Amino acid sequence: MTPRTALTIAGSDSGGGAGIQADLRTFFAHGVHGLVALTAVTVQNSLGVQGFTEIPADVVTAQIKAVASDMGVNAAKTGMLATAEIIRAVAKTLDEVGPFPFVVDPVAASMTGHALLREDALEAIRTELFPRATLITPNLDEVRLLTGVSVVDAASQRTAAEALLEFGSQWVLVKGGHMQGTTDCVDLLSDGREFIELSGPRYITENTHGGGDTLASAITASLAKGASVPDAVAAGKKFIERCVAEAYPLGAGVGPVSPFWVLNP
Ligand SMILES: Nc1ncnc2c1ncn2[C@@H]1O[C@H](COP(=O)(O)OP(=O)(O)O)[C@@H](O)[C@H]1O
Ligand SMILES: Cc1ncc(COP(=O)(O)OP(=O)(O)O)c(N)n1
Repeated sequence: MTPRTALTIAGSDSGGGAGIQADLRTFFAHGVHGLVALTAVTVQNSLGVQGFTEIPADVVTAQIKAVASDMGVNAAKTGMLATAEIIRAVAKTLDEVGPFPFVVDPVAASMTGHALLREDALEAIRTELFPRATLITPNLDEVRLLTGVSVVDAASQRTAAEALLEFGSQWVLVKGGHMQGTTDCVDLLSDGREFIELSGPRYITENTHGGGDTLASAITASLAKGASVPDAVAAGKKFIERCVAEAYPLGAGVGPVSPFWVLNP
């Protein structure tokens, strides 16, 4: 039987733990066929990002059109988008090939603090992509860059969700992985009417590389299979929890979260 398809519009991680590599293995783990529009090639390993080269915007557009016109897209997500020009091209192209559920992970920097976006690009994500998004999935650093809100507790997490929804997405997931001093990891999902706290144990590990990408692609895979946003996010949270619990060291720095548990569930 032909599987459902999910498209990732994102950068390559030479270390294999984040970016399109994380997305494709997560799609595979969900039984979904992964399609790719590559936006940038990063040079990175467990110690950080040494640099990146972006793909020309017209080539990003051509990749999306090629797979959408021939294979069909059941859901899509964005990760690293690199430049405002690529972001504008993605927005325009999705208008032409959509509609389908669309998840925006507003990747601004790696966890080691290296920029993955050129300077003017975050504003383009906010104005061009958020209004088109079914769901946006910022981490706490991205929340601060986008809204100025510092999330330190449940009340400020809710304030941040409300501020982010003003930019026009249908749903927002404010991820709580970087919240300080909590024994649980609580992500807050909202459409402005419902506020749903997704709580799970915080595992003690240094190895969380690729966590945001893995969560967003797990959600996208479930949306591609027809799940509602709350069901897709709840399933994604369970999936990433197990990936963090089984994360492994690789290299001298931060190791990747692990989807290998799906081979022995
Ligand atoms: N130590 C941890 N234990 C369990 N879950 C975690 C841990 N760190 C992050 N998560 C979960 O992983 C997902 C990614 O979160 P986060 O780290 O906030 O985003 P990002 O990887 O984009 O910085 C969220 O669902 C978060 O709750
Ligand atoms: C090519 C590429 N895309 C995205 C990221 C960031 O991934 P993320 O899941 O947020 O993981 P960390 O950077 O927090 O480990 C990346 N590093 N490279």
